[in-house]
Amino acid sequence: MDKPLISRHLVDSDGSLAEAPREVPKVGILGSGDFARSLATRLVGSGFSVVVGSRNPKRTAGLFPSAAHVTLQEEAVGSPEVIFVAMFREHYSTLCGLSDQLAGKILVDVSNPTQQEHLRHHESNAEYLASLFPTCTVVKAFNVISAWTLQAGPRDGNRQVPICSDQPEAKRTVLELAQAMGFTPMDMGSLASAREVEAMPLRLLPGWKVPALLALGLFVFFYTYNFIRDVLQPYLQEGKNKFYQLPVSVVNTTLPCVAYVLLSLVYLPGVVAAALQLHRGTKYRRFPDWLDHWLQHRKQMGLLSFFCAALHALYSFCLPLRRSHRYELVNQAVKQVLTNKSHLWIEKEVWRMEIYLSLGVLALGTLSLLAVTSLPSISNSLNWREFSFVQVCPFLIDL
Ligand SMILES: NC(=O)C1=CN([C@@H]2O[C@H](COP(=O)(O)OP(=O)(O)OC[C@H]3O[C@@H](n4cnc5c(N)ncnc54)[C@H](OP(=O)(O)O)[C@@H]3O)[C@@H](O)[C@H]2O)C=CC1
Ligand SMILES: [Cu+2]
Repeated sequence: MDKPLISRHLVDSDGSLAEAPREVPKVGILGSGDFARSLATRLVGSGFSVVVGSRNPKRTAGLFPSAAHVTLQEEAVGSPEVIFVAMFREHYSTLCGLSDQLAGKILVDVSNPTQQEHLRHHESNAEYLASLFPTCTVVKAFNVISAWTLQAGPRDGNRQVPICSDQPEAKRTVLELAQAMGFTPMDMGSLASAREVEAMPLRLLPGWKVPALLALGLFVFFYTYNFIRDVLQPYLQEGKNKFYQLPVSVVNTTLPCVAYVLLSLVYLPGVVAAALQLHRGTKYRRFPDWLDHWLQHRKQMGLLSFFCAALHALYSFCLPLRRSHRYELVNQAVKQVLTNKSHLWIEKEVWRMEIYLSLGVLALGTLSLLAVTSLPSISNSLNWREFSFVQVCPFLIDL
């Protein structure tokens, strides 16, 4: 996305292009890290002119879209009215030399404290920045958006951006900026709310209530069904006592049912959304609230589905540990001796178990690798890198 998608041209009534009366708004970014790069890409793509201030512009320029101007910090802060501070809190004080050039400008604080930092500092990062630059207006925004989401573009599930500032005019400017970038700004009031806004990405379990209740409801439903089918019916019809199956067998039959239904509920809203867009003939209209909520809960449902599938795998590996299983084995062995036929070696079952085990070990290995590599990014952003592997794992495990 090197070139602006929305150029600042207007279409005249006769269809010809006319120059916009306003010039392209200029936005500054201090810092050249992951966040700064993604932000620059997004801003350029949304039609803004971007100037990036780096301590070492020669080294970092190649990492930015060609339309962005990468230069020294002191040169970058000259012309733009809005400047994003894409740096960590501990480096804010290194900007104090720029105080004079920054006077009167809007500084956007995007920083995300870690849990420890959040507990250690009583004032928010944004308020700290404001105390360092009393002549600037500080606005807290975009901290809940990961670099990845910025680059890939907002999705329906995670486009909300909480924004707060003590200066309504500056806040409105940033609200409009967020909107122009395709996000849904959320006014959180004065800068005193910044601490609350900074705590948002630290809440690891937002929006889990509905998916958890749904999973529980599905579990109860399928458990009851399997109980009636596998335990109650044989008891009533043939007088067989299979109540010992309640804690393990019935649970193990129930888990994959829940996993599959949840998994289908992860994919279904995408299909519904696509159908709706086709029906409307545009993708630039808001989805109805129910669909938006559903789309927002996909990650949680995917993780719960994965959890059920993993539990199912674990239960399945433990099945041979049961006393009832040993009894059946001995029973079969005795029968085999008595009839002198080999019943126990069932080629299909043997192969099935071998493949089960090898896939299980593979899935576990891959998972631990992914967990180790994604943990650092999880801790720094609310919208974790999309866990699409989570949606594939139940398939792997239940093959
Ligand atoms: N990465 C993400 O997904 C998200 C990040 N954020 C926030 O954005 C901010 C930047 O994060 P991110 O881009 O990931 O971090 P990086 O470490 O990738 O980038 C930090 C940048 O700060 C600049 N910097 C300026 N002064 C110093 C200094 N004295 N020492 C070190 N670096 C300095 C550097 O640019 P240069 O060398 O060019 O001066 C560096 O590239 C953080 O506050 C973070 O919490 C918020 C949401 C998500
Ligand atoms: Cu299974």
